Amino acid sequence: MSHYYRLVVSCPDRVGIVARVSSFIAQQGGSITEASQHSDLETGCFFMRYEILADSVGMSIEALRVAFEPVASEFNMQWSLVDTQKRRRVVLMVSRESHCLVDLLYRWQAGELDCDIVGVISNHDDMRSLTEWYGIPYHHVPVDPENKQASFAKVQVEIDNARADCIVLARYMQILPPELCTRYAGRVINIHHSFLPSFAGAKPYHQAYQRGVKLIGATCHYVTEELDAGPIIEQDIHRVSHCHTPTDLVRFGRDVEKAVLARGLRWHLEDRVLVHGNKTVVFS
Ligand SMILES: Nc1nc2c(c(=O)[nH]1)N[C@@H](CN(C=O)c1ccc(C(=O)N[C@@H](CCC(=O)O)C(=O)O)cc1)CN2
Repeated sequence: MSHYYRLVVSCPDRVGIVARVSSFIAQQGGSITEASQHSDLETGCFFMRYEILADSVGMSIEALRVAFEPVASEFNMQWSLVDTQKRRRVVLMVSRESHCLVDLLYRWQAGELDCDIVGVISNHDDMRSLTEWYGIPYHHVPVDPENKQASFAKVQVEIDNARADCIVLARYMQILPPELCTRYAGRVINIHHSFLPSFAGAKPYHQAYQRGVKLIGATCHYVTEELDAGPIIEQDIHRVSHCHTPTDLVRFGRDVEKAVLARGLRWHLEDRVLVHGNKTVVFS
């Protein structure tokens, strides 16, 4: 697999950003293999994502960061410059529904997800054998309804011991406390089993069935303190009818959830998702 340096930028929009950044890269001998940009005319914000062949740049990524700093300052940029060879460390969290966990583990082993899955945390022990078959550490952290603070303190210990860059709630059915939402802001991804903002919260398929909807869906979003209200990364839908039962909706929904979560995680790992307020810019 080729080796890239990946530059992601957000800054106040003005003329000359693309010219300045692309000429900077050219001055370093850099070959840009992928370039994406977006101007949000409503907010006056500019977003950019460049992939640069690492071997084309005659310096280390540390040196390139130092060299880019004056350009970033000139345009008041928020930016990151990463080496794609440095794989992200991902922790998965699950409860009793296995389909998203199984799907992500398969895709990871098949090489679809460029990351290291370094642990699975669950409030139940059901997924231990499946996880350990993949050679991944499993951490059973029950959630005590009478002392959730202590339970989630243990979750935090496991996440930090794993040195996780990203945490994926793969149908983890506990609400993360504000402390964890703050600590891991922008790094926790959830799959909600409805087409948000419809049917947030628990049992969305049963809510959808009672409402008589003709479309169900799934939403991959960043986790925030407010339940199922974080910036949306990816969504998809499936058509249903009056013939279908709640069990049918759950079965159809599982396929949508798996696909949506996998796309959302892959885009996050590839730095294709830029958060802008409570929305996202996705360079998919
Ligand atoms: N802080 C956040 N935590 C979580 C979010 C989020 O957006 N912010 N998303 C949920 C996922 N979720 C739906 O996708 C969800 C999970 C759990 C519940 C819920 O009511 N849980 C109950 C306990 C249920 C049980 O014990 O089986 C609770 O936590 O009291 C609603 C929606 C993941 N976490």
